[in-house]
Amino acid sequence: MAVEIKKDIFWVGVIDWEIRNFHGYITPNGSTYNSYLIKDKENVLIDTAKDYMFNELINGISNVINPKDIDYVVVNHVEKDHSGCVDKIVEISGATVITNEKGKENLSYYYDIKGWDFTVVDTGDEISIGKRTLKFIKTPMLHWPDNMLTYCKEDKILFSNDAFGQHIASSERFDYEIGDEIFEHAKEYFANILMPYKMLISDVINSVKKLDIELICPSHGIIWKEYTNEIIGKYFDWANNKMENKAVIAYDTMYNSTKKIAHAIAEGLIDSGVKVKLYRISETPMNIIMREILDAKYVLIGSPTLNRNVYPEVGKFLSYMECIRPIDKIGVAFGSYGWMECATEKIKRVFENLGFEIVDDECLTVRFVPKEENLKKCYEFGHKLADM
Ligand SMILES: Cc1cc2nc3c(=O)[nH]c(=O)nc-3n(C[C@H](O)[C@H](O)[C@H](O)COP(=O)(O)O)c2cc1C
Repeated sequence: MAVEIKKDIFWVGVIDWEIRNFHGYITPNGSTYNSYLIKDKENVLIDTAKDYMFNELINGISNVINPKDIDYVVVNHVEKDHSGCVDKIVEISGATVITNEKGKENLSYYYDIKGWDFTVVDTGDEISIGKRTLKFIKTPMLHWPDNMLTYCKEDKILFSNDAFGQHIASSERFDYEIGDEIFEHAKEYFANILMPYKMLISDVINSVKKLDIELICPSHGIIWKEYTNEIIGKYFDWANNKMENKAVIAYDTMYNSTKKIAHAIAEGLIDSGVKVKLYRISETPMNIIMREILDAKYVLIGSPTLNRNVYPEVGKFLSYMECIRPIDKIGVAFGSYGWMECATEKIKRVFENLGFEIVDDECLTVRFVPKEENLKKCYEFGHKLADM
């Protein structure tokens, strides 16, 4: 498929309708690997796709030019969802690979790059491709050391690779065709892919704000056209930890005692005006919970004690949250136990590692099944928490 997004500039990406797990990120809506083709004196392909979608990529390119006529292939990021077809493109066309120093180094771990032509670029470098000029901005560790952005000056297009992406497979190519719902997908993507590196994002956003932008073309999901300012603003807010008066309660349970505590605290918070999102961890993709944690003030994690530890699904979630590294949250650990409570200590250790402010209370650990009086105290704790 090829879609002309501006005169002589085409989306030639592929739609992966069926992918459901993207390195642990559950993708019920699938995803796309966006590749863009600029037809000019020199034909430039920007990013490719996963290797198993090579035929679809070649079909898209062939709708515009003969793939042999690609002069440059830009590798904005070496991860295989974008570089998976670079070797075959180089083989067919002999194209010169444009990437940065880290990109070249990392490509050498994936491919035998002997004989490949490279143009290695740094931030601020420009390459003329005929009527157009491409400018490059390195964005190291967003989210790999080799990430960069490519900006087409004349057409005011930012090819942003993973930045501003969303995991959604759709027949639509532009933001306005999907509507506001697209921001939730972008938020989930930010929370799970970029949050660990968010301290680096404000500088990038400031560089992006200096560019005159008509289109932001990410490597996953739809193209930003009508909502470019909004999504840049949201990235700025997310990177700067702008929070809502919101609590995320994520728990698991064997016999529903921890569930009762979770629901009692939730009611106390709700009655005090706090927005609550409550999830049973084993029933919810971790990426959804992280999406909500991104802009939440409170994070409450509940687990029964099982063999002197947390419930396994809770352990898995804690490990995930620890590496995604949300910051500046108020953390609450709770759970039911039988004879020696251990789960909440484990949860609090993770909160400590993340620098959360921990709020503790006797009511948060209940021996076996909570009684009415226990649940009343948990409800009141929700009120107290909301006043903090
Ligand atoms: C396999 C198993 C192991 C357990 N290990 C512990 C333990 O090490 N320490 C403890 O205090 N309680 C332990 N318990 C008791 C549970 O923590 C207790 O039943 C609790 O109320 C379960 O909460 P839930 O209803 O939210 O699952 C264990 C229970 C089971 C079934």
